Amino acid sequence: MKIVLLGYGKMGQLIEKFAQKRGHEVILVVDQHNRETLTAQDIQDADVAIDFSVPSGALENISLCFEASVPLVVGTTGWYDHLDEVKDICLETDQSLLYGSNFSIGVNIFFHINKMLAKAIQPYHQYDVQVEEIHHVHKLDAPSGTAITIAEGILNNSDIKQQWVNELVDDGDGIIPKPNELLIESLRIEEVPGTHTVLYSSEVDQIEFKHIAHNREGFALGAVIAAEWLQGKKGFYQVTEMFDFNK
Ligand SMILES: NC(=O)C1=CN([C@@H]2O[C@H](COP(=O)(O)OP(=O)(O)OC[C@H]3O[C@@H](n4cnc5c(N)ncnc54)[C@H](OP(=O)(O)O)[C@@H]3O)[C@@H](O)[C@H]2O)C=CC1
Ligand SMILES: O=C(O)C1=N[C@H](C(=O)O)C[C@H](O)C1
Repeated sequence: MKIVLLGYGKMGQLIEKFAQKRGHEVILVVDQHNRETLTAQDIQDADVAIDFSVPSGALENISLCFEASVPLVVGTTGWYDHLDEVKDICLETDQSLLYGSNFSIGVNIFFHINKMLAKAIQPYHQYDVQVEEIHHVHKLDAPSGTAITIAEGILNNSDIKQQWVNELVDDGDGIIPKPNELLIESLRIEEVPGTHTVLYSSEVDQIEFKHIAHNREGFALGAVIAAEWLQGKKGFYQVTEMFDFNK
C-alpha cells in the first residue's frame, strides 16, 4: 500500500516503522508544518491515509481525505462528538473510513470482555462501577477515547448508569457522580502509554479489570493492520468490526 501519514509524532513515526516492515510505502508525512498547504491533490495517489494527529485537526483531515477519495484510518481521539455527522457524510459520498479509540488487540479483547462483565453484573445492584484511565502528561484530550469506548460498553449493559461524567483528577473538580452517572477518572502521569481499569465495588468486595499498555507498539501495528483490512471496502467502520471474538 502507498500510505499518507497525517500526524508524524509518537504514533505516526511508529506506524511508519511497522508499515515498512510489512512491505508498505509511506509516500508522504504530514505534521503542523506542512498541513496548512496540503491539498487533496497531494494525497490522491495514496491507497490509504492514517491519521494520528490532534483532536482539533481530525475533522479537517477527514474532509481532505473524502475530497481526495482516499480511504482513511483515524486513530486520533477527542473528536467523537462529531461521529454521527462524519458517518453521514462518509456514507452519502461513498467514502471509506475506519476509526478506533484503540487499535491494540489486547484492548479490543478488553472491550469485548468489558461488555460481558457488565452484562454479568447487571442484576447485582450492590455493585457500583467506575472507570479509571492513566496517560502521559502530553495527552490533549480527556477522557481518553479508550475510556469512552469502555464506558459505552458499560452503559449499554447497565440498568442504572445512563451517561458518563469525567473528572480530571489533578484539576480537583471533585465530581461526585449521581447514581445514574458513570464516573471516568482521568489521571495524567509522566510518560504512561495508557492504562485503563474498570472497578466494580460493593460493601463486601471489589472486582478490578485492567489493561496496561507497556508501550505504543500494539496501537501502531493495529493501525497498519486496520489500513490493510480497509482496502477494497466502502463504508464507515469501527476497529471492533475487524475482530470476531465469538468464534
Ligand atoms: N487509536 C489508538 O490506538 C491510539 C490513538 N492515539 C491518538 O492519536 C493521536 C496522536 O497521538 P501521538 O502520536 O501520541 O501525538 P503526538 O503529539 O506525538 O503527535 C501528533 C502529531 O500530529 C501533528 N499535527 C498537529 N496538527 C496536525 C494537523 N492538523 N494535521 C496533521 N498533523 C497534525 C503534530 O505535528 P507537530 O509535531 O508539527 O506539532 C505531530 O506530528 C492522539 O489523538 C491520541 O489520543 C494514540 C495512541 C493510540
Ligand atoms: O493519547 C494517547 O497516548 C492514547 N490515546 C488513545 C486514547 O485516547 O484512548 C489510545 C491510547 O490509550 C493512547
